[in-house]
Amino acid sequence: MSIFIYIAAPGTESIYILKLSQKKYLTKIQQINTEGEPQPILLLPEKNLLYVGIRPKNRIDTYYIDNEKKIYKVHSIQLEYPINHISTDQTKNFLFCSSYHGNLIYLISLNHFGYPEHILFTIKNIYGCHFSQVDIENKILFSTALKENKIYMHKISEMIENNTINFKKHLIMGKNSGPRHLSFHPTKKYLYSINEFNGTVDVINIHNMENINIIQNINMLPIEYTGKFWGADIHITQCGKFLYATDRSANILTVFSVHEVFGTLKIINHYITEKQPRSFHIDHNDQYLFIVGQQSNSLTVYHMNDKTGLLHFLNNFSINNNPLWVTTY
Ligand SMILES: O=C1O[C@H](COP(=O)(O)O)[C@@H](O)[C@H](O)[C@H]1O
Repeated sequence: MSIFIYIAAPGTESIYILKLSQKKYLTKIQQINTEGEPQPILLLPEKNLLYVGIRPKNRIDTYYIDNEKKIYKVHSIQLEYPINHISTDQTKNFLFCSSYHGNLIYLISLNHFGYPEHILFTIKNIYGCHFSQVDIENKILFSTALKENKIYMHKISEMIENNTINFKKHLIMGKNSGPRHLSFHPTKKYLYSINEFNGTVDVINIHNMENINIIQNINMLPIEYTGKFWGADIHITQCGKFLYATDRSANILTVFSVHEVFGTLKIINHYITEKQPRSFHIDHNDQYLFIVGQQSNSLTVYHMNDKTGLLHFLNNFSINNNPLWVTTY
C-alpha cells in the first residue's frame, strides 16, 4: 500500500504532499499555497482532515483530504497567538493547541464535521509551552513548559464540563533542561520527554498521579559529542519496543530500546541525519520513519527493522524550503 506524506514548509508557505509507492519511489502529488507560514500539522484520518497552524496572521486552517489524498481548504479560525503543536483528545472532539510565544494552551471544540468551532478554555501561564497531549485514558493533559523546566498536568473534564481548572499539578524537570516534546508509551504508564538544552531524555513514571516521578535521565548524544545541545522531537513505536529522538545541532537521530517492564531506555545506535531535524514521524505500522531537515531542505525516509529498531536509508526528496513538520496518511 502507498503511504502519503504531508510536510509543512513555511519557507515557501506551502504544504507538500508526497506519495511513497509500494516500490518505495517518492513522487510529489501536490504542493498547495497556505497563504501564511504553516508550522504544526495534525492529520485526523477518521474525518479525512488536516489541521494546519498558520502564522504570522495566527490561525488554524482545516483542509479536507480527498480520495487521491490531495487537500483543499474548508475552514479557518483566528487565534491571538501562533501555535507550535496540535493534538486531539481520544474522542476526537477537541483540539489542544500549544503556544510557545503565548505561554498557553487553547482547548478548542470540534463540530460534527471536525472543524474547529470555539475556544472553550485557555490554560494560561505555561511558559514556553511547546507540546500538550492527553493520556491514553483521556483524563489528564500533559504539557511542557520549556522555559520553566516543568511538565504540567490538568484534568480535561474540569475544563470541558465546568470551564475551570482546580486540578493542576506539575513535575519539576532537570535544571535548565528545557522539556520540549513528550511521547506516551502505547500500553504502559510511562512518558518520555526530550529536553532541548541538555541533550537528554527523561523517562517518567505516570502510574500514580499522586506520585509522578522521573525514573531515568539518559544522555542521547554520543559521549564524544562536544557541541551545543538543541533537542527537538521524540517518538515511540506502536509496539513500544523502540524510541527515537533528534537533536538539531548535532543533526543526530538516536535509537533506544525500551525495557519491556520498567520502560527504561538503552541506546542502540546514533545516525547522522538531515540538517536541523526539527520534526520526524513514524507510520502507524512501525515500518517507516520520515524525517525533515530545516537546513538541508529535504525529507529522508528510513525503513525500520521491527526486530532490532535499526534504520535503513530508503529514499530522499528535496523540499523547498525550511520543512518543519511531517506526518503521514
Ligand atoms: O524549539 C524551539 O522553539 C521555539 C519556538 O519556535 P518558533 O518557530 O515558534 O519560534 C524557538 O524560539 C526556539 O528557538 C526553538 O529552539
